[in-house]
Amino acid sequence: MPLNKDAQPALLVLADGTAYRGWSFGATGTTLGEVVFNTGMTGYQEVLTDPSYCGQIVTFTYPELGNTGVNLDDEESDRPYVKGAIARNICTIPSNWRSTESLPDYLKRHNIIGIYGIDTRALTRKIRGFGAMNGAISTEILDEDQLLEQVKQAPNMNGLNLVREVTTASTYEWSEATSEVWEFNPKDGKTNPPTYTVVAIDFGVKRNILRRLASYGCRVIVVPANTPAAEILSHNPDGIFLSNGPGDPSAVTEGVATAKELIAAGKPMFGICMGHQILGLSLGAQTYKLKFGHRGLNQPAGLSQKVEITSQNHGFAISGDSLDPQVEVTHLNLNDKTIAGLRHKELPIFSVQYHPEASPGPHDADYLFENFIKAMESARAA
Ligand SMILES: NC(=O)CC[C@H](N)C(=O)O
Repeated sequence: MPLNKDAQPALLVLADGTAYRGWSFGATGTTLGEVVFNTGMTGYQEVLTDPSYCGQIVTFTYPELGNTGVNLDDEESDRPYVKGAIARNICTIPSNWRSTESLPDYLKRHNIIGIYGIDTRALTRKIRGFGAMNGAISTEILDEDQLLEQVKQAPNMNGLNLVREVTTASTYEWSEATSEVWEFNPKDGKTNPPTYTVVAIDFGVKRNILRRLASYGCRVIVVPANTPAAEILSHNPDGIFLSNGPGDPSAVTEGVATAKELIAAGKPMFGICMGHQILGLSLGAQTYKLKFGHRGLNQPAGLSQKVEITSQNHGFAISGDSLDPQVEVTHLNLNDKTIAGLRHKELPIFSVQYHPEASPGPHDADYLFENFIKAMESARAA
């Protein structure tokens, strides 16, 4: 029996024809996307609102979603960007002092379809075995063959530029730092007025990245992804930040071209996830699609001796074969030895495939923001 009063029978079909039946939560209708899985035990609201998940239907392996409801502070952007949510079970009566709404009501309000009652362990094993594939959730097409026909209409993630769907329409300034109650590193900059000007190129930026930059004493100017290099440099930034974002990085040709021009300007540059891939591409590397990607909060990254436990969410990676000799690998994902961090040997440019801003996830890698500040400090002194 369904838990929520407005649940409807729902069907999930994958591109290989596998079908799973459950109940709906949130909106009803039909939705298509790439089905991926996230293994985090917390942070469903941050995942749902991370623009990097645009175009994807996310399977949550944590067995029950919605226990702490949703709240205004945990939004990583202006709305949820996932194409759908898949859960083993849901909670309809949240219990948390910060909660302002239940997860099913929130998803319904934002017109996002969820399905629960699914054997998410079997589904995850399926995706691990075959790789991430397209799928559909529907409450209106309950015939498996008919829904499979719809799945064939879903775009292929390979070669897909989704940045245009999520980037800011116009330039804005961000000044909000991590709030005092949540600040875990009290020795952060918190200089007022801010010490450094950073231009952040928005490929689908998460708010907590902007907060961490502000906490470290940066005045952040967020610009649309297609902003020309000359306009970015006209803000006279101390450093340039390249954000996370959805889709295939190799399709974001305008971003790669801009990054190339910015590299030539010699300013400190820092990239996270999509930003890391775009920096890599602009330094001559190539990217490729991983079988099922890394999405979770306990991905180990490092080279030797020191390991960081990191928050990750990506389906593409930089290929080691194609790296410019000027660039060195600073981190590997220690589960599968894929490249997780890069640094230019001569220029103040570095990037990571993971999420040092957490939200959700561990804070092991927060020092990278400090490294960016140090790079800007040295560039000013020079
Ligand atoms: N979080 C991100 O920035 C993801 C980058 C890219 N869309 C990928 O899937 O690899």
